[in-house]
Amino acid sequence: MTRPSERPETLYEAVGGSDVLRRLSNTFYEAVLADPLLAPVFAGFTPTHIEHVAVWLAEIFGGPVRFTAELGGHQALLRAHLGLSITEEQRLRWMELMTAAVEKELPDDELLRRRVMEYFDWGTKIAREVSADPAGTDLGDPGPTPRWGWNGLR
Ligand code: HEM
Repeated sequence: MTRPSERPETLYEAVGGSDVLRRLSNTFYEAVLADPLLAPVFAGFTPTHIEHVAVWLAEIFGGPVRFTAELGGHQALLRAHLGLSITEEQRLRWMELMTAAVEKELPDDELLRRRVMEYFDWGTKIAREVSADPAGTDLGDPGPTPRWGWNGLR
């Protein structure tokens, strides 16, 4: 399947670019920090987190490759989750809060929202898997930052 007609080539363009991803990240973490199940996981939260997640999402969705160029790339992203021992209950709450943030901040395009949520489902499963290993675990070379498009993982 190719890109659906009358839509931009990348999900990055379709969501409306970096400003929209920053708003998405901001809305999401406001909810996370107010959530009794997730707030303790994010005890070490700093405001830069919001920007870093927006930069990661921009790259994943086919926008600027700044996370790789400036923030340590795929390996740094995985390493950030080591030792967190994320439970399935926490992962599902994360998804629930992200669904609400997507509904608030992203364009009203059902296919776009579905593709974005499919990425989050995939990504949170990996985050959970990695989080079972202790901090400092050598992850080897995870390869380049993945890309997620209209057909899922590219
Ligand atoms: C697709 C899913 C996910 C993405 C894209 C993502 C993205 C990120 C990024 C970019 C960072 C680094 C932030 C920075 O440099 O400040 C990070 C750190 C972190 N993530 Fe995630 N994450 C995901 C899933 C999860 C889940 C499911 C949880 C827990 C329920 C989680 C908990 C954390 C925590 C606690 C940190 C901070 C670790 C530290 O203290 O440095 N993440 N995440």
